Amino acid sequence: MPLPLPDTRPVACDDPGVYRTLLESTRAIPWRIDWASMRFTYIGPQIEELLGWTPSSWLSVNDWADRIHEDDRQQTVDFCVAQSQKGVDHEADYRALTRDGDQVWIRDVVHVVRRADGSVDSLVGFMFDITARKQAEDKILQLQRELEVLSYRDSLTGVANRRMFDTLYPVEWEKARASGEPLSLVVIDIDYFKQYNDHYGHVQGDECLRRVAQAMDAGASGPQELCARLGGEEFVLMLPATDADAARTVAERCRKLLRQQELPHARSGTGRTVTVSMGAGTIVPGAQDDALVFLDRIDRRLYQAKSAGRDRICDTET
Ligand SMILES: Nc1nc2c(ncn2[C@@H]2O[C@H](COP(=O)(O)OP(=O)(O)OP(=O)(O)O)[C@@H](O)[C@H]2O)c(=O)[nH]1
Repeated sequence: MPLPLPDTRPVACDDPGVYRTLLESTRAIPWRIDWASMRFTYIGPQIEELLGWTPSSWLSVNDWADRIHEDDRQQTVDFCVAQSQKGVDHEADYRALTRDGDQVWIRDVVHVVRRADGSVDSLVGFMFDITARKQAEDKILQLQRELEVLSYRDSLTGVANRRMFDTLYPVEWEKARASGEPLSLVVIDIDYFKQYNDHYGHVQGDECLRRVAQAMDAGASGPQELCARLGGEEFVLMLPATDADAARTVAERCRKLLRQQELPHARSGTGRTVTVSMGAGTIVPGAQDDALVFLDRIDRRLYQAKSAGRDRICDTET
């Protein structure tokens, strides 16, 4: 007959002191509120280390509410009261005020204790210090925002990139269609840039791209205007609520700003400095018009400007 094995299951502990020791040695801060009187009947002594307020200073729920950051207070109190009244367990994140004026992010996890008849007897819960987690989350959000901005910037020149143009062009197109206002595009290409690279080298070529981008960006600096690098040595200006005359003025301003830079180009076929060719056009989009067809038309005008001798703007079909 096999010998009976010893029973190693833990026995229930009937010493309340053990539970108290356990509760008061955790990093989470336990508390209890009597629902009828809205008064604290217990709060763990750890609260003093975290917030600086002694356990005996936590008398009623008003003490709790007063120690919530004012921007979080109303929402937190309203939410917790509503959930408690419904008898629903809940969690709330809020900034608690420390005694010396600092703030700590708290996650309060609340259990609603109900009597046999369903009425609320008390609330018990744990406060967790989640400051480090919140700071990490904030940092991640900030990095995400920075990344978002960077992902719409051309890393070489600092102006908007093709992705930004591709995102905003359909939006501006629809706005122009809805408002009946003219939308203008100017597509820009540096003249004899291959020869520039061949003569001055790629690093200098990159610097030239930056300087051209700066001039174009400065020339189209209105609040709604966008200068984007489409790729290679090609740029686009998107000019919402701009008619053909105003678009030509912007394009001429960009060329003037570039001329003022006097970037030497010993191998240019147009002169001794870097120049650009431009195709420009304006449209009030109708129901039948297509944004990509219009862009293509402006691109063809750019190549007309190239074949007509470069260093010029072409804004009509020839
Ligand atoms: N340095 C540099 N060069 C680039 C970059 N992207 C494209 N290019 C160069 O731009 C030149 C474009 O040459 P082409 O398309 O032949 O045009 P082009 O020499 O400007 O001649 P036209 O447009 O006809 O006046 C090529 O030599 C590419 O290598 C870049 O990011 N940096």
